[in-house]
Amino acid sequence: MTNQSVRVGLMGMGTVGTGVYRLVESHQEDLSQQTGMNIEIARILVQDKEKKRTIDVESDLFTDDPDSLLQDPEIDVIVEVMGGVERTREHILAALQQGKHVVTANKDLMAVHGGELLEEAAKNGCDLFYEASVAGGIPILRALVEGFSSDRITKMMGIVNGTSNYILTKMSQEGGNYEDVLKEAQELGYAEADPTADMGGLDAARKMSILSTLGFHVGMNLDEVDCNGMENVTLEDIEYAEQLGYTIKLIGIAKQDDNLIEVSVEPTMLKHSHPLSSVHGVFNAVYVYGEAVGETMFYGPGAGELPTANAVVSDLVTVVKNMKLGVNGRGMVAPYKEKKLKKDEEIFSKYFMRLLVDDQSGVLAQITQKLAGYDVSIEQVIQRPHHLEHKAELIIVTHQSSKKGIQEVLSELEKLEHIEEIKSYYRVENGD
Ligand SMILES: NC(=O)C1=CN([C@@H]2O[C@H](COP(=O)(O)OP(=O)(O)OC[C@H]3O[C@@H](n4cnc5c(N)ncnc54)[C@H](OP(=O)(O)O)[C@@H]3O)[C@@H](O)[C@H]2O)C=CC1
Ligand SMILES: N[C@@H](CC=O)C(=O)O
Repeated sequence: MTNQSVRVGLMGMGTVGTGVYRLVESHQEDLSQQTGMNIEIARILVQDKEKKRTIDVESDLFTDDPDSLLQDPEIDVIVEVMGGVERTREHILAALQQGKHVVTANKDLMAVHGGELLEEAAKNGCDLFYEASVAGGIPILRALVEGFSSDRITKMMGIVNGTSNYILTKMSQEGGNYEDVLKEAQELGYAEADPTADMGGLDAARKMSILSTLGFHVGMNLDEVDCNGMENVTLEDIEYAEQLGYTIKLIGIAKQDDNLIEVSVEPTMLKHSHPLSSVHGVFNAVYVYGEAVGETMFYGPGAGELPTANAVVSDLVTVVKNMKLGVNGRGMVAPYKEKKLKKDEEIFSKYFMRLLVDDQSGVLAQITQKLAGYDVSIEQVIQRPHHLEHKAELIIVTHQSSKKGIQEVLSELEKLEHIEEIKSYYRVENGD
């Protein structure tokens, strides 16, 4: 008996689409053994049909007309790897309304319209999977939804953007120049079409919002993620951090204490002993703490052609297995918990600050007194001479302090007569 075919409409043939095509073609035999069906890429949507591709694909497969995939009754599954938000949302809604299953790598879309699209999928008995949207090749979404279904997650911490981690790694290990390293990351296919989303933390914020929705069972909105990028991290900060035993990483943190949630993305100083501090280059890692299981960590490549394609094609395999069993669109659980967000006075961390001050006695006492007014106390302080005459640099690491207290204290310090400049400040995580 010959296997039935599943026909796939591939939207996009860039970095990820090329990987998807390669895997489906080269693993055809394995995929059909696992699913009992032949997976056939029946049509490919691109912008420019004449563009030279890096692999040989029959030219007849290419189209620039989305309807030739969306309206074709013979196409069973849409794999969306073209990016974009509003127009892509419409395409995916149209696909689901036609009863087509959808696999997407698009976190920009899922972070904003995920709730609506998943509802539409359920309404039409369709699968909508998006494993590749968070941490590229790491199967973290399936782990959260299935592997942690009986646990209660209280903390997730992650390096979830490969491009920014690649840049920070090159800066700290080789002293690389920011612009040159970004260009390299773009050439390697890691960066977004608009790389400001990678540098500015927005890409990581989208992923943290997806992780929080699935991990905490609440409908997390993207604008509820407090987001700061890594564009202002300097080689000087990296060197200071190293001297104090820290590494600077762009970290997403999602915590749930007593049903109160905080989610943020920001450049953070991690103690060298912290497991995330040794995640380098394009690698990502997501640390998940479950009340029952305790500490776990998921590690792997966060971007790039084949790692991301592996996540996409694995979703496709699940869709096809579900088709074979006739169970598509079942088993997806919508957020069911009430969401309560922490206020800034309820969010606690240690902080690092680097200040340029007048080099005279009494400055530190003045600063210590100001900090005490906001319940911020000093754990460690280092004073270094500065090349400017009569100036010094003060490096301060605080004890656990509220985010509100730190924000207020920073704006007060700016006003002090003997403080020339607040050079930088970072959240500090020791892993304790
Ligand atoms: N790159 C990565 O490592 C990862 C990417 N992702 C996500 O995967 C998706 C794809 O990323 P990536 O492969 O890097 O993107 P690319 O820019 O490399 O490729 C985009 C593809 O989509 C096509 N395309 C774009 N817009 C349109 C349009 N309006 N109509 C028709 N075709 C269009 C392009 O056509 P043409 O070739 O003719 O220009 C191209 O083939 C994005 O959502 C991204 O965020 C997720 C995880 C990792
Ligand atoms: N630009 C993203 C790609 C994967 O999501 C990244 O660098 O992580």
